[in-house]
Amino acid sequence: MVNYSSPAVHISGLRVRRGSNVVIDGLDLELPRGGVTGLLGPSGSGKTTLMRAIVGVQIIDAGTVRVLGEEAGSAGLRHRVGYVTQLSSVYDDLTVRQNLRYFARVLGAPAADVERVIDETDLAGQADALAGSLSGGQLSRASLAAALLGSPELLVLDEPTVGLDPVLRVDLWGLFRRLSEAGVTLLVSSHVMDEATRCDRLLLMRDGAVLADDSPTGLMAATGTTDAESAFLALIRHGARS
Ligand SMILES: Nc1ncnc2c1ncn2[C@@H]1O[C@H](COP(=O)(O)OP(=O)(O)OP(=O)(O)O)[C@@H](O)[C@H]1O
Repeated sequence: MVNYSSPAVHISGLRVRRGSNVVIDGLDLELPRGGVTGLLGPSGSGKTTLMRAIVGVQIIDAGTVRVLGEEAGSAGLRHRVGYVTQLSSVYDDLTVRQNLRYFARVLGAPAADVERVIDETDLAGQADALAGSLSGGQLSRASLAAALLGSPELLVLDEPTVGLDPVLRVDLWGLFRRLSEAGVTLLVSSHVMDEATRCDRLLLMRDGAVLADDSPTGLMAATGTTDAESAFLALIRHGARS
């Protein structure tokens, strides 16, 4: 039975080393269920590392990462967590539909999910096209479609809008909002600060630490700014002074 009283993610004392670098050192974080949380921060600040820890593909040095009430990466979470990395996860030499049928079988997701996710990601027109022939925006949506198989409760999306034109970015954020309204919890990373206002909540990361965890309006009010970029800069300056 799904336990909706547990947070989507609960992290305590997380420490991660990648190569010889300690990337995250003693991070505590709680992500409630529901809504769209934006994970923002400059390149190299640790967003991907944090997401990898949440989906359970990152070896951690210390701490605990609990996801939907279970240990991150546990078998019970296979259907419950969807993850889209920055690299396309589909096979170029298969069509969109063939890719999705394949992933549905691997995941043990219902066969009917294939048409559902094609519909949700607006890929009906490209369903029989080879993935290798898709545009960047279509390819992003195909990877997202694969992550939606099995109806995950938590979707972790690593820079899903990178390289997309403004129209496609708006379309994708519309899809994230629809998924959120259907009850999915989304964690979406970006280093495009203007995407921040589309989120319900923002986590601002720098050097492996969360500098702020607030709503966009709360963050701007707290920093006396009017946009996320200025808020972020104000927080960095504040951090540098204290
Ligand atoms: N495989 C690796 N080996 C060693 N160091 C790594 C490895 N992967 C990442 N790092 C380092 O870990 C730190 C955090 O990287 P991470 O990819 O989590 O940042 P990010 O915020 O997601 O960056 P971006 O926005 O560019 O994707 C960086 O300093 C990076 O150089």
